[in-house]
Amino acid sequence: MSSTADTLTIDIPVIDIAPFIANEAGSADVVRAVEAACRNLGFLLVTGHGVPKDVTARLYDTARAFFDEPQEWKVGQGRGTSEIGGVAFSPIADEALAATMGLKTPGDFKESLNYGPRLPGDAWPSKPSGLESAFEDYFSEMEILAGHLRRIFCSAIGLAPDHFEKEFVDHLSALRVINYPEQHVEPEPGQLRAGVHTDYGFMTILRSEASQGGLQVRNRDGEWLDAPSIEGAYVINIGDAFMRWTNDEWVSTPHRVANPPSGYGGTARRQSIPFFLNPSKDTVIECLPAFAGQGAKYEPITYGEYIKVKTGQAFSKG
Ligand SMILES: O=C(O)CCC(=O)C(=O)O
Ligand SMILES: [Fe+2]
Repeated sequence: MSSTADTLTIDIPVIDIAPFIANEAGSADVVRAVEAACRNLGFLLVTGHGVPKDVTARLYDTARAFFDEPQEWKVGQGRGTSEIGGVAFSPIADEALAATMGLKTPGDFKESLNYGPRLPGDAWPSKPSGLESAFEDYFSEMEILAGHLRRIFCSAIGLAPDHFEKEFVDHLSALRVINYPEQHVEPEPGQLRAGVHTDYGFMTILRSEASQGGLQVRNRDGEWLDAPSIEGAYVINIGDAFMRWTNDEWVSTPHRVANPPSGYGGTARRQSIPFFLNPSKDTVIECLPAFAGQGAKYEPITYGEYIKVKTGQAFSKG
């Protein structure tokens, strides 16, 4: 389970979206390629996205400096829920993502910093300097990229390009930097870096990192596949809310982060940066007419109601 040796590396499509962003010839090919990937696997890699390297590097580096601080200091940081737009720190084993799939496992072997302009957090730590602005600047870049991707989705489905925009005026998106520490002791039975789960929202834009013990994706046949990590490319995956909007035709695929194989423990630190693109609280998730041919599979639900159930499961201590 923890080894990557028994899994295959998938052919996740790598799609250059620059022609779509620039509205050039080739735009329609981008849309078709994205649609095919979202229907088949629910995962793709994008290049030509326009996110500046230095904004990404600054967030990666400042967050790393935070994670390098002693545990005793870190656990006192970002633990409240008092400030909207503050930061929240989640220490090792705080969250067990597999609980969202009804599985009982030890907490995930990871720690994370979490931020969203409309999400609760606490005061930003006094060090490292520049942490808050690094999060804000990267968040703004993700909003721009998410806008391009939403328009690609609309184009694929035959919707007006701005179809979803009103749902994202007050969006509840979350930016998270995750540190998967070196594993000097064997993890507990059933403990992974991140347990199997699907993401909850519209889509996730992930800055992955190649390492021993990385992202794995379960395809529609139930096989676990190692997701490739390409420097400078973003991994995009569909979330549950969008899967419901499409009546399950676009797939929110289960994924997990494997442990490094024994022996790699001390050299296998990994840091990833997911941006969870979530609609506003009152957005009604309801089968889109284009997918309603055989009847809607799910009752409409607001995003606020859906997310409450999922986060309650992931952080429950029962
Ligand atoms: O770290 C990764 O590569 C993926 C993390 C993830 O799937 C999540 O936090 O939802
Ligand atoms: Fe995920």
